Parts: sequence; C-alpha cells; structure tokens
Amino acid sequence: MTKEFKTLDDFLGTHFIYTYDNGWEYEWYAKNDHTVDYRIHGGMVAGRWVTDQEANIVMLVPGIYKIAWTEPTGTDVALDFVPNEGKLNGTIFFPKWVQDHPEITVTYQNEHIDVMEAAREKYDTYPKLVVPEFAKITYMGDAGQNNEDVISEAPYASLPDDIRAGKYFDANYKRINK
Ligand SMILES: C=Cc1ccc(O)cc1
Repeated sequence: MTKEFKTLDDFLGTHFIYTYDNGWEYEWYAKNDHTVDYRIHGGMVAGRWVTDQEANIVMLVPGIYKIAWTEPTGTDVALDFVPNEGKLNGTIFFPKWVQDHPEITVTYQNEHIDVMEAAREKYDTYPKLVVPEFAKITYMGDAGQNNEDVISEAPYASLPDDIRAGKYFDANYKRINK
C-alpha cells in the first residue's frame, strides 16, 4: 500500500502490522472513528487479541494520528501513528497485575471480560509498568471500515508473514481460508 495519508478518512479502515524497538510485534486495525481491533504476536502478552475496543481517534495534523484508550484489564494505551514515515510511537501503561500475571490476559478478551474485571480487583494496580517505544510499520493494508474479517481469529506464528506475503486476504480484503 503506497498512499499518502492526509485526512482522518485516509487513516480509518487501515490495517497495520508493526514491530516495536523492544521486539514486540503488534497488529492493529482502525475499524472506525471510535473502534479498534488488535492482535499481539510478540512480547509480554503475545497471543492476546481484542475486537471492538472503544478508543479516541483523532488527526493531530495532516498524516499524524493519535489514538488512546483504556481497557477492561486497566491497561491504558496511547499511540501516535506517522504512517507516511512508516512509524509510530506507542506507550502502554500496564497495571502491576498484568506484569505479574500476563497469562491471564492472553486470550480473546471479548469472551472473558468478567475474568479481566475480577483480576483487576483481586491483584495490585501499582506500581504501573510504563512501556514507551517507537515501532516500525512492516505492513499496511486498506481493509475498509468495519471489516470483521481483519481481526477474526487467534494469532498464530506465521500469521504476520502470511498477511505480508498476500496469502491471507483476497482482493476484497476478506479472509481466504475461512
Ligand atoms: C494493549 C494493547 C495495545 C495495542 C496496540 C499497541 O500498539 C499497543 C498496545
């Protein structure tokens, strides 16, 4: 995908894969102007995936986008995308319990909201683990808004490579092997 991002509309509906400088690999989709989906392929909570997370999504200046949200786990996230430069900066604010028990969060969160809420009550919030990192974008796809095929199954090892190789979505950005 080689478009120049200028407006908020250029950004909404875009699907990204990127690797943070600490090695953590994430896949993230701007589903619409208030919703994000993501899958985590590498790092402390690899294997976790989430759809329909409410988020605040704005364009700061042409081509630069800020997204922020708070999760049922108590984790807060702020992302600044500069897609025309192939990069972003992300800060994740993890409650202490996620650092201590990451495995509890490694699931399809949507089906286990009660588990996240119970864990955030049971375990410690502080001190938080703050992870501020730049990331390099390794894939961008124009999935269109509200495309339920983008993040629609659990992460597996070759998934990012399959997407980058063009083996995962058809010409209409629907999953090929469904
Ligand atoms: C905790 C979620 C999360 C999703 C995307 C990203 O880049 C960082 C954190």
